[in-house]
Amino acid sequence: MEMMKQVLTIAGSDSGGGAGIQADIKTFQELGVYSTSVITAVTAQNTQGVTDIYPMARNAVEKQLDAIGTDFQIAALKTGMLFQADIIEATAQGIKKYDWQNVVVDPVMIAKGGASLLQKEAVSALIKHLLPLATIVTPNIPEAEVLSGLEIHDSISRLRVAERIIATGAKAVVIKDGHGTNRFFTEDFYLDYLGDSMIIRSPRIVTNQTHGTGCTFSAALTAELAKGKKMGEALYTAKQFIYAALAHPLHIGSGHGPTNHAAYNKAAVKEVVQLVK
Ligand SMILES: Nc1ncnc2c1ncn2[C@@H]1O[C@H](COP(=O)(O)OP(=O)(O)OP(=O)(O)O)[C@@H](O)[C@H]1O
Ligand SMILES: Cc1ncc(CO)c(N)n1
Repeated sequence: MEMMKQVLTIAGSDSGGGAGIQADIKTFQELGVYSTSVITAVTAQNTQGVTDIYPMARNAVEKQLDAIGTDFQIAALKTGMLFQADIIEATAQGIKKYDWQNVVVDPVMIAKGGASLLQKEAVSALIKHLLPLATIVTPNIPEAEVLSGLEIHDSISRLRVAERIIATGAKAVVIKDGHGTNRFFTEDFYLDYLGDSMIIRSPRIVTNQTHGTGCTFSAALTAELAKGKKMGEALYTAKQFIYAALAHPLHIGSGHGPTNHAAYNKAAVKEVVQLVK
């Protein structure tokens, strides 16, 4: 039997279970890959918000990376909440040391309730150390604006922002549209270093059960890349996965509830995503 593909998430713990490491592991399990994890920080968090953050010492992150690197064959990895510059540096060093490929960088900055999950002074470390190692970066609209130093108003400015992000050395970027303004559609915009672009479109679901959408989307993308899927196919599946997770909410907690990670496999999922080249 062929060995199960092994993936890694380097991210923060969400005690509420909807985002961070917990969302990643649930998504990996649903998509049939074996999940390992390096915890960068513990958050005290629920659907209402983040009440505290306990970052790991740099050494603790390095030791976890070495434990993974010396025993597992990592086919793809994602990064999530990294919180501070020294954790970003340790992460970048680990990726280089073990020559890990298929690196999905989710540049997590702010939780839904407004808590900062990345220190301001760590943004430049992210751009300098991690983006050049990225197979793909997956910012939402505000994160893409911070990474590029430009604002997004329309499809032209969005293209400029994507180009700026590619100029950091990332091979590709997908700007996610969860914060977008079109009432009917979400259109995630993809651009790579060869200049190829596409739009990954789905209907917009009216819901406040959106805790962890970004983590779940980037985890699904990571799982598909681990399985050897081409980028377009992997983005398509990731978008179908998050659509199903949003369309079948669990209504857990009293705030921004988690998405339903089991829906993609359990529910009758309509083919709603369109790839537009
Ligand atoms: N209401 C919605 N309906 C359909 N798709 C959505 C909706 N909200 C987000 N998505 C999709 O979910 C994915 C994640 O995008 P989003 O912009 O929400 O990420 P994010 O802001 O990083 O999420 P979070 O910070 O909650 O983890 C994208 O593919 C986006 O298009
Ligand atoms: C731990 C963690 N990572 C990422 C996010 C972003 O959704 C969050 N809320 N919490």
